[in-house]
Order: sequence, then C-alpha cells, then structure tokens
Amino acid sequence: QRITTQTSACRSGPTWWGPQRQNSGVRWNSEVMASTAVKYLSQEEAQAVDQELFNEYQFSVDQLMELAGLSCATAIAKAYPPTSMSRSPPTVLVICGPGNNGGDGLVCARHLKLFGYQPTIYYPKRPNKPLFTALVTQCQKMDIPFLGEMPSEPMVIDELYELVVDAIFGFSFKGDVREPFHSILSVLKGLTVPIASIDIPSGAGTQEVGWGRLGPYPPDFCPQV
Ligand SMILES: NC(=O)C1=CN([C@@H]2O[C@H](COP(=O)(O)OP(=O)(O)OC[C@H]3O[C@@H](n4cnc5c(N)ncnc54)[C@H](OP(=O)(O)O)[C@@H]3O)[C@@H](O)[C@H]2O)[C@@H](O)CC1
Repeated sequence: QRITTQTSACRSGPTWWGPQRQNSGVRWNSEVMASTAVKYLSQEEAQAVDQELFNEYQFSVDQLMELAGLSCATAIAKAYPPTSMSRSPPTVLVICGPGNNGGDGLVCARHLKLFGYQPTIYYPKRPNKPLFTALVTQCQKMDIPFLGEMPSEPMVIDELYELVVDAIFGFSFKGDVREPFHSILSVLKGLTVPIASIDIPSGAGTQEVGWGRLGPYPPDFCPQV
C-alpha cells in the first residue's frame, strides 16, 4: 500500500521485518515489496514504528541511531559518489538539530568522513545527554570541524560545500519553527547545492504532502533506514 497521508517520513526500502507485520498499522503486501517505488509513512506511523522497535523489539536508541546514520551516509555515497563531485575530498555541511534526527546527522557525518568526504558540522542546540556528548566527542576525535556560526548567506554555503545534509528535525517536529532553526531553514531555502534530508525535510512535520518548508515534498533525496 502506498501511504500518502499527511506528513510523511521517507524510507528507502521495505522495513526489515517482512511483509506480514502490521503492528505499526503499515501494510507491506507483495506488490509493495516487489516495487522499487519509495514508500511514505505518516508522522503517526513513523512514531508507531519507533515505539515498536523500542518496546517490543528492545532496541536501544544508540543501536538505531548508529544504523540510521550509517544508512544515510551509505545512501548519500550512492547518490553522490565522491568521484562524481568536483572537489576531492568533497565538502559536506551537516546541520544537526536538537533531537534524535540531529544525532543521526552526527553519526552520518562520522561515516561520511570514513567514506572519503570532508564533513563539517553545525550543531547549534546540543542536548546535555551522554548519548549526544559522546557522538560529538567521536566526531571531534575524527577531526570533523564544528562551525561556531551558520553562514548567513546561501551563496557562501554554495561556494564552500558541495552537499548539505539536513538533520535538523525528524518526525517529532511540530508547530511553527522556532529560532535559531527558523533562520537556518531560511538560508537553506536559498541554496543551489543539493540537500539530503534525513527522514523528512526539516519543517515538513505539519505540512501536507506536496510541499515542505525546504521545497517540494517529497524532496529529490531523503534517506532513512
Ligand atoms: N524511529 C526510529 O527507528 C529511529 C528514529 N531516529 C531518528 O529520530 C528522529 C526523531 O527524533 P526525536 O523524537 O528526538 O525528534 P526530532 O524530530 O529529531 O526533533 C525533536 C526536537 O525538535 C524540537 N522541535 C520540535 N518542533 C520544533 C519547532 N517547531 N521549532 C523548534 N524546535 C522544535 C524539539 O524541541 P522541544 O519541543 O523539546 O523544545 C526537540 O528538541 C527521527 O526522525 C529519526 O531521524 C533514529 O535516531 C533512530 C531510529
């Protein structure tokens, strides 16, 4: 079943538990499994999958975040191979938000570095939790720089980076975007370099399918586990 209700989270393939699982309210029939088309989950469905993985399958957030970040870096490397980019190594700006979507971005940056990219992270609002401080330390130990300020002009980002990873908000975004993220999204809207949004385009949480704050929704490229 193609899921085309409100606010959707992008998935690059069928979920791993097979076509018969229906606990999350998402049906995967053989037609869907055979299809290469992208499928979408509503915000509620994505949150239900999240709860199922934590509660029923007893995954930890660290496990899922590592898989999510690695999967996103892998998808980016397939869509934008280092050899296809003009710089060597290709420069990537990873913008991380205050929740788990931002954590996915930190993991993604670490794996992008291993895949031959040169990531730089902007992480303006950092939760004071061991998981996130550990992820920051791991990036620092890999000599991934953190920006003190977001460039205020889209043109500056276009000149410095070949790709931007949007790891600002995932499926828990709601309401109107608050600062500093409102200004950040305004800058991102003016970019010409590609934006890879993790899970969903940030700010799309309450938007109808068809239009997100970062542009047409679904976007061209939106990796997830
Ligand atoms: N399910 C899975 O299997 C896995 C899911 N994973 C990932 O987790 C993501 C969901 O993570 P999440 O629940 O932490 O929420 P997320 O969207 O990152 O942001 C929450 C933060 O945003 C803030 N905020 C909200 N609205 C705002 C506004 N209008 N303006 C400004 N701020 C606003 C809010 O702030 P608060 O309201 O608390 O002040 C809070 O700090 C999911 O999309 C996927 O990427 C993987 O890590 C693991 C595997």
